[in-house]
Amino acid sequence: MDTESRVGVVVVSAGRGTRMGTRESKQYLLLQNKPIIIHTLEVFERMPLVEEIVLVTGADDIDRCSAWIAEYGLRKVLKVIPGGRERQESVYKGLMEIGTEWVMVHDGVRPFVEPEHVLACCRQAQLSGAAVLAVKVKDTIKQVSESGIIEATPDRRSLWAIHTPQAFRLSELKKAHELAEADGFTGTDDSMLVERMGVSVAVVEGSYTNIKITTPEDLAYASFMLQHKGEKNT
Ligand SMILES: Nc1ccn([C@@H]2O[C@H](COP(=O)(O)OP(=O)(O)OP(=O)(O)O)[C@@H](O)[C@H]2O)c(=O)n1
Ligand SMILES: C[C@](O)(CO)[C@H](O)COP(=O)(O)O
Repeated sequence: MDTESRVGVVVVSAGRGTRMGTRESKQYLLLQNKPIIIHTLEVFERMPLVEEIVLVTGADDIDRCSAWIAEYGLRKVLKVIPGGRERQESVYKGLMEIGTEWVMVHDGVRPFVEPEHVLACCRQAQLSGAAVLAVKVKDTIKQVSESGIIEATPDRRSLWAIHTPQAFRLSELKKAHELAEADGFTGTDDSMLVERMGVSVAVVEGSYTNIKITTPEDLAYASFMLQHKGEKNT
């Protein structure tokens, strides 16, 4: 197996950011004067492993995203295309534009992913078939009924919070999406679609800083993180 083969990346950025509650979609908010989506794309642009990037965005955002890509010199972003109503549909549309054997899917609102973790996730997928970045949960997790009563306390040692990127063989992920579509199944991540085909997906330990910017308090943390990164690099 050629573990050095380069990969394509689908960055999904077509969500509305309803939980953030801002007029502007959260992925286009500025952090240190730069749109969050550009911070995310820059991580992958700088990685030699990455051959091509497809950015999936809102139909009305294609022009401004394309302008930013030119402005920030993101040469690996080969296509900017419109997404769908659900994340799953946006991912599938992105997959249709990828030309590499291996693909990683990443949320546009996870700008703090560490390149070394991206590399580890991709290498693991190329070794064992499929892999996702994740962290061990820190809290005790309860399963709670609709009426608010605790039903179960799963053993925390087996619980992980799943992040992106998630890495797969392109043909397998496409097949998983097509099967899910045919069955009317919607998952909250890509791994779920592959898991339901009986494929083993490996978990690669990432970092707690790989947050998905989702709600307003995440922005304060994101600003802090960027400042901290800037200080480290000076
Ligand atoms: N139809 C959709 C929905 C989501 N996403 C993307 O999937 C990633 C993870 O989704 P999430 O954080 O849930 O984003 P939103 O759907 O925008 O947020 P919300 O659920 O609060 O509306 C984001 O980068 C988002 O832009 C997408 O490309 N297409
Ligand atoms: C894919 C994901 O980021 C893994 O944590 C997450 O599941 C996206 O979920 P959301 O429902 O779009 O927030």
